[in-house]
Amino acid sequence: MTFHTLNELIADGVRGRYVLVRSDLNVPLDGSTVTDDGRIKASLPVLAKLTDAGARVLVTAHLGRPKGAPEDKYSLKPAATRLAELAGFKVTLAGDTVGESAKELSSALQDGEVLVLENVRFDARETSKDDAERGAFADELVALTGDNGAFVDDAFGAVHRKHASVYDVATRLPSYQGDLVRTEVEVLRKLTTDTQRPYVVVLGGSKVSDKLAVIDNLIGKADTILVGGGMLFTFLAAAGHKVAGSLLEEDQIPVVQEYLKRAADAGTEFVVPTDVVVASKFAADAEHETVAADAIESSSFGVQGIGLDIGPDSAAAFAERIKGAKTVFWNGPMGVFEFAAFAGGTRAIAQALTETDAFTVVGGGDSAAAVRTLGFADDQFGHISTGGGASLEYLEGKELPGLSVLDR
Ligand SMILES: Nc1ncnc2c1ncn2[C@@H]1O[C@H](COP(=O)(O)OP(=O)(O)O)[C@@H](O)[C@H]1O
Ligand SMILES: O=C(OP(=O)(O)O)[C@H](O)COP(=O)(O)O
Repeated sequence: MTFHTLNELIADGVRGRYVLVRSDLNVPLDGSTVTDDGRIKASLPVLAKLTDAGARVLVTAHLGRPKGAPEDKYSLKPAATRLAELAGFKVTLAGDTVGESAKELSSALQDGEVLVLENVRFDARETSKDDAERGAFADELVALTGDNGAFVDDAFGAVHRKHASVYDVATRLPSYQGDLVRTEVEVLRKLTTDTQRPYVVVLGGSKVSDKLAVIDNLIGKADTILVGGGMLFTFLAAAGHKVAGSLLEEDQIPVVQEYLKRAADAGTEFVVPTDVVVASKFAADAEHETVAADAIESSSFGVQGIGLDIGPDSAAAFAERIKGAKTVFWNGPMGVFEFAAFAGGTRAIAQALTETDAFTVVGGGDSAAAVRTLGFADDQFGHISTGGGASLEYLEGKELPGLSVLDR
């Protein structure tokens, strides 16, 4: 695939032109405080280049997974406020995405200024499976750019989504690849074309069905898959164990059973935790204890117990595999690292990544946030990617709609 680059757009001249930029500003929040601004910082260079060149920049982005209607807790306000603090240019947030506020503020935008449109997922058409619905929303976004607009996709973390602001706008405007997307793809391409073995993939997090889908194509590609985070309970259930109140995708149990069968023939080893930290409730101050992974319901909390982290034996077994690897890709925290009592597994994996000789990539908004909030520095890892699901889909060789639509 070849792409038109941001530099080409700037060379064409952007002064006074409206440039629609898709950024990934999906940052973790604690109330209205941004707890990790990595994705905002990663989005800055493209916005700075465009504003320096005199463009009128309209930023589209999502935050979380609202249900297609405005909800205060999913407003981009905290992200836009942080962007304004870091930026050397003027940043305003519209009160809506394509409504009166967006129209009014975009028409008043001056050269070198940025207007962030409210969360694109406040409109159900953004994520619709219906091409016409998404197209109609894309038309409204594009209309804000006047008659000489351009589109830059810089949201690496969302290139695996066939959504209006990622995919459909690119079919309607001259479109360019942002620098963040370009550099992320360059690193991942190296990883797929020259994979040093053993290749260990560590999976966790809470987007269980997304990640289970990705495993399908990693079987046969990865030598070892370490299973932590929310998805581990579906693996335990697939082995016939009870998981009490833990996160479980019951309908995925047969899928996991099929993976386990296929993996044995394909030479991929799954390592599933042997111990789990079980909590009395989902809270920072919950009572908790470590139990064998096949005895979750026998904890003091019985059927109410919730598995919120991998246990120390599992963390040690995972660390051993990581230390013997030549390539490690990690997406998804091992537990609810936001609560100190359940951060042990994630910390142990991060520590092992800093101690291995392997080339290490950490991908995902929350995974990147986890390593930083646990006190690790970016330069202790080979690469920290802004995309988790996007990186995984790239690594499994899937076509990414947000990239292929930009292919010239
Ligand atoms: N056992 C678990 N139960 C519930 N949530 C979990 C569990 N383990 C990890 N998580 C949560 O997963 C979230 C991150 O998941 P995800 O979005 O998939 O990762 P990333 O953003 O790195 O791709 C974190 O907020 C963490 O609290
Ligand atoms: O946070 C993101 O992905 P990630 O958790 O895989 O890193 C991206 O912003 C995409 O979000 P989505 O998975 O809700 O489409």
